[in-house]
Amino acid sequence: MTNPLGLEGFQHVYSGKVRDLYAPLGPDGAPVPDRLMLVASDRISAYDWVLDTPIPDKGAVLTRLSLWWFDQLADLVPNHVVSTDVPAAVAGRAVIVRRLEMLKLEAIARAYLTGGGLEEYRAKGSVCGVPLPEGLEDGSRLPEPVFTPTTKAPVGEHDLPMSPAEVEELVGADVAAEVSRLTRAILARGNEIAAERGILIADTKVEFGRAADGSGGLVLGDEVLTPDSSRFWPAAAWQPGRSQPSYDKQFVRDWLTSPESGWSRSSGEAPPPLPERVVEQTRAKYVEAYELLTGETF
Ligand SMILES: C[C@H](c1ccccc1)n1cc(-c2ncnc(N)c2C#N)cn1
Repeated sequence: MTNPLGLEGFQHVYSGKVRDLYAPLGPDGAPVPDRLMLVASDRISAYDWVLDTPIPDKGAVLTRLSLWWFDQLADLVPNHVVSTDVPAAVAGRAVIVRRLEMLKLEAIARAYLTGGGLEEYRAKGSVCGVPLPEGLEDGSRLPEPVFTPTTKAPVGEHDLPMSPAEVEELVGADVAAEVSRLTRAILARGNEIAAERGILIADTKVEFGRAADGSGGLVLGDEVLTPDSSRFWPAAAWQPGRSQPSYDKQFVRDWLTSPESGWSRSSGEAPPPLPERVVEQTRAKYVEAYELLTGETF
């Protein structure tokens, strides 16, 4: 398996759109059984494309934000974080984690109605089998966070909504109930903290696993409550009844859909490189979100 970052002592396991997974190697050259390393890149995705232009420090900012959220949520749920003792090449944007048996579902909760949840609501008056009040619009706040899990689709395919029965069939009734409870509680806690700081978290995707030896309960894996795993909206601009501006990606979206980019979403062609000003504006939004939420300086 190639080692894209040339990390001595690590085996490349998987590359997602914006993050990569590595296995630490032991002195015998074999992967250490119960450890992985998650590496956050500076890559950014928009309109289902991974853009050519990196956003400097995005990986480091989102790693630090996720670590901060794991601490804020530690009373709610244990997590997989072991340490930030990582190679210099990825210092600040990588985390050593416990290797878990990951549940094969995307645990999504929604506090505001938009995107796929809005489409389903408009068709059925419910999302993932949960009836919702009438008259909700794009961006409406939901009475309480709703659990809207999906499958983990193979690369290149779309995740599909799962009904409560399908989740129970996959993981059993007790684990299904706990995943729903925890996912909704994580989003509720996230919004309690974020709303005071001018950010609305419309929805979020988390991943749970269990210890490989089957001991203990659910462990929160992956990243948590970052702008990559969640929709971040500026609270001051919230206006139900229209598409909400993205806290972190609006500069990218606006430029890509402007005549200046020369690009069309319907072209099927890859987006052009971003101008430096859009890169800098976007970097600044990630840093701003981190500093507002954590009270720390990046
Ligand atoms: C999709 C996601 C991913 C994250 C980062 C980069 C690429 C993929 N992923 C996470 C695991 C995983 N497997 C076992 N134990 C764990 N603690 C984790 C975690 N987190 C497998 N895939």
